[in-house]
Amino acid sequence: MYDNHTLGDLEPHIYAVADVAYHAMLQREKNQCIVISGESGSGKTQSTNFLIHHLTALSQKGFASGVEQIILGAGPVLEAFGNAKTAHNNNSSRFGKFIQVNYQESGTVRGAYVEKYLLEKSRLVYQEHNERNYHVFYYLLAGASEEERKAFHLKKPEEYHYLSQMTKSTRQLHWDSYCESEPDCFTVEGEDLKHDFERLQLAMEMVGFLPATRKQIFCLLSAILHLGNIRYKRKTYRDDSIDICNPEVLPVVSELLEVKEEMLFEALTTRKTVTVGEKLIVPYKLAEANTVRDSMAKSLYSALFDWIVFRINHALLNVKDLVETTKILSIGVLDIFGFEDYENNSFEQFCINFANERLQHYFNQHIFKLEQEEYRAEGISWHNIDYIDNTGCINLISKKPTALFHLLDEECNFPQATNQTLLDKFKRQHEGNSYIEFPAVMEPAFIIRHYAGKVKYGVKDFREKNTDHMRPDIVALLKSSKNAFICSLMGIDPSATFRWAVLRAYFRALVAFREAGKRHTQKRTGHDDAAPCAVLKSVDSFSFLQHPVHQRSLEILQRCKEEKYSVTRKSPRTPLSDLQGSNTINEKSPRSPGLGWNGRVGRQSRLSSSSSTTEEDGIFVNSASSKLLERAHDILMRNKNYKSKPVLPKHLLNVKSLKYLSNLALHDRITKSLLHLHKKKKPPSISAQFQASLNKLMETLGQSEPYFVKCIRSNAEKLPLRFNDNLVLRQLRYTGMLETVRIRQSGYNIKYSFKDFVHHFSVLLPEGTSATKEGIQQCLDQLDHEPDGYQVGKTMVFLREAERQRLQALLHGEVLRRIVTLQRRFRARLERQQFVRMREAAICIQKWWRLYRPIEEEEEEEEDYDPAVQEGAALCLQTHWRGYRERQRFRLWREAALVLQRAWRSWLYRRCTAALVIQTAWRCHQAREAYLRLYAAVIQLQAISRGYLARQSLKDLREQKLREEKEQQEKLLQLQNGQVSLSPEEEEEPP
Ligand SMILES: Nc1ncnc2c1ncn2[C@@H]1O[C@H](COP(=O)(O)OP(=O)(O)OP(=O)(O)O)[C@@H](O)[C@H]1O
Repeated sequence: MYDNHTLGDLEPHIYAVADVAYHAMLQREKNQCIVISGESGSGKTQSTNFLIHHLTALSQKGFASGVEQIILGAGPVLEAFGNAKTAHNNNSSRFGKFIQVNYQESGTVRGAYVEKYLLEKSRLVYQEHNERNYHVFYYLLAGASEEERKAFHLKKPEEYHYLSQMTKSTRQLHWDSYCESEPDCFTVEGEDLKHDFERLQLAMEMVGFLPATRKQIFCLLSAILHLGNIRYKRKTYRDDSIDICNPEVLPVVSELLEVKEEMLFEALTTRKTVTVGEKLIVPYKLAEANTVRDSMAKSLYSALFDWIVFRINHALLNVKDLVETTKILSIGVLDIFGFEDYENNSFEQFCINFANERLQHYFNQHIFKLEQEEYRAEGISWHNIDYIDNTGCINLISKKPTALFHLLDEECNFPQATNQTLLDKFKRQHEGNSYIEFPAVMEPAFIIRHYAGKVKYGVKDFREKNTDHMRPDIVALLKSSKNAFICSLMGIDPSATFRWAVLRAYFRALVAFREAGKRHTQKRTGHDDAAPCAVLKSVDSFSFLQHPVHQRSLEILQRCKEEKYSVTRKSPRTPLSDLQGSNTINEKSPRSPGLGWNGRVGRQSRLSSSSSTTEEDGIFVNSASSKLLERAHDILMRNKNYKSKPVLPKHLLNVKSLKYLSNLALHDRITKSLLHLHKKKKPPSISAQFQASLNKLMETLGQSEPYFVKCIRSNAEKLPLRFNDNLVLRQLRYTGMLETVRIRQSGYNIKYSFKDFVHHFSVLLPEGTSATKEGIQQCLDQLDHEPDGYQVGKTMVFLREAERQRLQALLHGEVLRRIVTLQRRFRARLERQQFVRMREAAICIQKWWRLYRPIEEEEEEEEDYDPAVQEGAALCLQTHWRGYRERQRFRLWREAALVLQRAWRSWLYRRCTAALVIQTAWRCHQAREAYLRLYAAVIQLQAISRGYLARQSLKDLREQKLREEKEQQEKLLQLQNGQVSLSPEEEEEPP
């Protein structure tokens, strides 16, 4: 619909925004960002989903590639874990997110990065009336198979304290009687929880969570729910020490978390402190114990959410991001929690509304402040448009040193301080500030005048929520878990955790191999009392088929198969996966969860500590997916041509990528700091970290070209097709939309530097127009335009949108006119050429005709008209004409032949040269070979002759020696016989 139309021509559409941002990014090579804002329930998340879907669709050629599928799959996963039903919205995002889609220069998606902001943790342990906990709990409880229910010890939602607080009579209700109360909103109208669970599993698979990892996650969720069911009681009336009312829950939690039951009991009921070198164990008071339990649950869930975001980011990471330093083009989409004003507002609403204030400020800056300042600086005539500037409110909340956040941090550092002293401090410091009020009645609350209206915040739990740290005893307990997944959640540095995991896996593999070896020898020697099949199975599990590469490819295989079973379903809440059309996998899995590949109940359904330790993070071999592997084996063995490719799957962790991602999320240490209690330095408060992440967000937005999408809630009753005029008008007013429309109408939103203007409209301007104020002013005056449609500043030309469109239309018309003129000239030239050739031919014919005519006339005088003569003349004409055509053809042929000859000769020349080079090289090679052979022969000959000579001389020497010995013996014999006598010299010298 928007093809060949500029934004603004037609009705606004979210796809058009995505389209404009995408093309602007490619044309201007600049990062773009789309900021979506609005009240809770106004449609920000839906718009984000539409945008992301369209942004990925724009870049892909056909079927969604891996990274696009992961981007699309990430939405439902994040929504399941981070969204919940609230009073304003059945699918309210309880965290903020900034999705940055990275592109290659060609415009194809290269990767993405998801940044999350402040998950609302308090929702996990407490929900207001008519609200719900995070969706994933309800999905799990409704969708888990019988096998899984048993393995995870799942109950009904109403049997969990953390899920059953939104009962009708919730405010009067005591925990002891919660089971008898009537639940009123475990399901939302039109919701199919079972189907949602299946879809969640599929989305998790799409983003690379293996079945074993999914199981770990669900197991942890169940542990959190059971943890919430732990109830305390005082041991005696006089004593402060406490006990657990329902100790039967402890073994379940300890089994699910794989920690020792005694340690869990100790951590939940007592505190260990060290005073003057002595370790003290102090029992918790009743209220403290409840806080510790809830804090443990919240921190576990928050760590899990962070881990999920981290793993999604890892799957979305492009290998090139790690090595390349080249600039990436990107489009960021910001979907942050909407402005909130509930009956009871607390610390979370305070942070959320502060984030909205910052975004509104960013919007004001771009639309009003910077714009009007530029007009002033350029010296153009302009009547200022007033807008609601919220700088004062932002300063009140965050400006150092006396802003509310800083006072809150100060009070968190005083052990004696309370929330009441905090409120007193607020009063003392800001009494008289127009942005803050205090209720007349003695109510522990304060009221902030936000840009969107006044909101009353209760100070209850402000300090606790700002420093919501988990106790070191609890951290130590969870770190002692045998389950590597739980340990990894508690790890501060993912790369360090990964290194440990590798080390642990190495030693486990070593031990396993040794054991296998021992059993094998025992078997051979006949002492086979141990179960050999277990060994065989464990050895088998190291087979090449079970490498994650194959697991991944088989998962893809399975998905391709499952595409046939597409299921469409209408729901009032339509998450991303439902909007993906044919490009994404939006299918209902034919196998029920817990079933193996062949439909049989999978072994993996059983929970075992041994399997969980080897299955951590999906890094290592995964015995839980053995059914999948059996199936893999079948498929691969059937395909005889199968060759394993040495390609590693993208989602495999490595230290480099982990470090890269941890650095990216360095500012967001909210969960980590909760666990990081042993360091001397105090971790930053939640508000400080939230401000840091908002500052980083503003920095990112500042480096991009922004687009603003303002969502408007049409009614407060969550009803379709209902339009509440007053509600809509209120939103239009406070978001500054009316002023925005005015500034867009009367402002000059199109700006060109003089140089750019002359370059862009050079076709319309007279030749030699200089890029100066006077030159441009003169040209624009000549162009006969509306005088208030444009203004020429000191360095820039300012145009209204209507004026730009008029100029653009003129430019378009002029360019078209010139194109037509050029076409006309070319056509005339071609026609003329043809005409000249024809005329030459005619002249030639005439010449020959005239030569022929006198002869004919002479003959005519001699004899009367003869048809044979006419025929001869025609033949003559034809002959000449053919001759002329043949000559033309001959010329063409000759030229072609010449070109061919030239090419042939050059080819021959090149071939000859190549042959000569080869011959020379070959001869050189042969000569060298011959020389080497000769040289070797000479050396051999020399060696032989030297050997011969040496042997000869040795022989001579030996013969001479023998001769001498013989002579001596003969002489001796003669001497003995007296045949000879010794000479006087010989007598002196004995022989
Ligand atoms: N374009 C749309 N078409 C149909 N329904 C929509 C659309 N946008 C929003 N809705 C309806 O409004 C509900 C609220 O939308 P959404 O969850 O996007 O609000 P939100 O602004 O993100 O709220 P929050 O800030 O609480 O997360 C959706 O569940 C859906 O029912």
